[in-house]
Amino acid sequence: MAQFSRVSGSVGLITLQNPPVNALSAAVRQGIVDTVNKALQEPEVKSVVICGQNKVFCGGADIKSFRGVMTGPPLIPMIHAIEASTKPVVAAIEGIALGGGLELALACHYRISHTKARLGLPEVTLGLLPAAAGSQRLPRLIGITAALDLITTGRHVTAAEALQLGIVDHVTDQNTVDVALKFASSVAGKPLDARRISLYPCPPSDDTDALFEEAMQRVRRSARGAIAPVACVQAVRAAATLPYAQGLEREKELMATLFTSGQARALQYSFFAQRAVGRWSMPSGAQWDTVEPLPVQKTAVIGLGTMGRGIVVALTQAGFSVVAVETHEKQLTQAKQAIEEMLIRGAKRRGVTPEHDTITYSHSMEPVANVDLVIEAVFEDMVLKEKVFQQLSAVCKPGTLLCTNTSGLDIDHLASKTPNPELVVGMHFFAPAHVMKLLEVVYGRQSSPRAVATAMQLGKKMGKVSVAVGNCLGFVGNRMLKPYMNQAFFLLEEGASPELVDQALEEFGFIMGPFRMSDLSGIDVGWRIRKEEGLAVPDQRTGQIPRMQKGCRYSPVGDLICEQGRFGQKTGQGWYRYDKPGGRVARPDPWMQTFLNQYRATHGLVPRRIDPKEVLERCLYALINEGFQTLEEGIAAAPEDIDVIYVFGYSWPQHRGGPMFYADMVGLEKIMDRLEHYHQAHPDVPSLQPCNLLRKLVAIGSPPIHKWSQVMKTLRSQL
Ligand SMILES: CCC[C@H](O)CC(=O)SCCNC(=O)CCNC(=O)[C@H](O)C(C)(C)COP(=O)([O-])OP(=O)([O-])OC[C@H]1O[C@@H](n2cnc3c(N)ncnc32)[C@H](O)[C@@H]1OP(=O)([O-])[O-]
Repeated sequence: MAQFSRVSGSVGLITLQNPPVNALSAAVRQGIVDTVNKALQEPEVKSVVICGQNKVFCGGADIKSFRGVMTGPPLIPMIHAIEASTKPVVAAIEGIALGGGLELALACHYRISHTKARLGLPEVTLGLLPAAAGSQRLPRLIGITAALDLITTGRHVTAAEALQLGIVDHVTDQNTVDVALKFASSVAGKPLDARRISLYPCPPSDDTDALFEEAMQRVRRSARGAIAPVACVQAVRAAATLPYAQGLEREKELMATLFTSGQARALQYSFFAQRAVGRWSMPSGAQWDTVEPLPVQKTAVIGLGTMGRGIVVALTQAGFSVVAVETHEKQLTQAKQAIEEMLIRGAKRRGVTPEHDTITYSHSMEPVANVDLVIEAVFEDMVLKEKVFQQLSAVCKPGTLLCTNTSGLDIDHLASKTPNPELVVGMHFFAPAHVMKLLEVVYGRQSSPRAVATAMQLGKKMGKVSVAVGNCLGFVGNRMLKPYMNQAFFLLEEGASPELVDQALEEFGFIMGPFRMSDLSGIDVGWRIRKEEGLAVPDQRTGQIPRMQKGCRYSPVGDLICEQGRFGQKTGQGWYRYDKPGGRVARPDPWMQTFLNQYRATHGLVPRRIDPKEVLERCLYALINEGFQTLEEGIAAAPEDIDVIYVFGYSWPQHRGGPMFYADMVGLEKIMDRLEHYHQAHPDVPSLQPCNLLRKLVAIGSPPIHKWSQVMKTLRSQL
């Protein structure tokens, strides 16, 4: 809806009303059409201001409505009518002007913004382009290079940057609507042609072809197969090379292709999934809207290795005071320096002053006594963590929340070592912890809902996408990674090379395939865990690590290359070779080919040609199957939880939604058939056997992803 009122006799004020972000729903568009007509028809009205209710200008088109049939007046004619208005129209921008919201503002003759407002054309992040003439107007207003940057990245700009770029005419820290009303009065009756952006020529550039060629290459490099950024470049190119009306036609054509693409569906699903994970629930029925988080101001981080340092930075940047504890003096000094540097770099990037004063460094636990929440981030070793938890239990004030940063250790076990297991939760950060957006909040059997609510809120304040998950080996993310990695190892045994496997998965859209990723994170990490689990241990009789363990196929290739001291990038050799230890550029290593040939010969394995399709199916479907298993067990509460974890923690391409969304797109029946096919060929790999939930979903006709929760409820109630 939109409300019309007349202010000071001669200014028509149109207020968009659709909380929370005044999205341009059919009713809002109708409201704008009606109120603009009214303003034009009323002779007393000499100029117009458009603003949004509750100090929010407009969040753009109503994304929810994209799923259904479009009703109401279309956006483009509405926007053109505003620009064509004979009375000046001023946009009073508070809060946000995003997507269609900014396009609406660009149709106005003047734009006045509050200092705290953010503006942008983020359509690309939803698999779309600014198709209400934004791709044609913005380059005309601010030039091709700046428009390309904004439209292809979708980044939001501050009011100050918007002013500098020329997107807004004036910035104020006063009441924006009042300033706009006054301004609108002052421009009543002035000629408007020079204010109509669609009439502007696109500012020329020295070499348009080269500029677009370079932009296209840059976009293709970072898009990982996403089509919207490419279409955005094409649309801006149309603005630069065609008359406005033809450019608009091109924008429409490109949008039509994007709008119906699976990628747009996936990205819009991902947008809502990110918000859905905030509405967490626990098997007990406790959930986000019924539980009050504990108040947290003072925090502590124990252990200042790579993870601990990142966590200190993230907490400090979020405004918490932090006691940073490291028992080794030398490590403490190094950590202090590294943290200060990270804070300075971060502050520079964000254009603020670094916050060092809120950190207290200590080599003893004493200053932890009065904090509200502790995050233990010592080495991934249960005995060590137990010791730290016992110390914390002795030193912390009653009611302190104890969190452990672990990528998979048993939260219940650790909680059992404290007198208050209800105050223990897992917090699985991803490295680097101050950069990566994902946080798995892991509740144990006894974790209280308040403890979970507090950890989830803390994550939110740290700018993380936090997902609450149940406790099991590897939680959700790493647990699903295991069958994926196993398939990658098995494929090597059967004839693939690390390059072949990586390439197939990188072409799918992962930033790195499993072997390049393993070289980066250190192959020895998994090796140590497997040794602790008793897997990477030679049989006393044969001297070889068995290829069958606990009745399942096991591949020791990763263990064997670690035995050669090849730990990945840090040693300069791993699945690939690097020019030096710490080198970044992975090159195929002939040594690996020889090693794999010998390995296969030793075990009587006849190599065969493996095609990328098999790589994708085996790695991804095994991972998806494990995802269904976590849903079945209630470790993940909903498919959105898994998808958000994979997109934000494991570089699953966002334009493919996430593993569970992808399964829905591929078709559950196909996934099940292919898993059965591979399981028949590899009966010693149980993770290829379709799990119950997947079978059940297929049996009832493969309902779409938003209906799975209902099936899961029924399935759980039958158990
Ligand atoms: C021809 C068309 C061309 C046009 O160019 C296309 C577009 O404009 S494409 C659009 C281009 N625009 C964009 O891409 C902007 C997308 N939006 C955002 O980036 C953030 O929501 C925003 C920054 C606005 C607020 O962040 P925040 O303060 O952290 O708050 P929050 O994020 O939690 O959101 C609160 C609630 O509002 C909901 N909702 C929000 N926006 C929309 C929407 N447009 N629609 C519907 N709903 C929307 C959101 O789902 C959530 O609902 P719930 O049920 O409570 O979970």
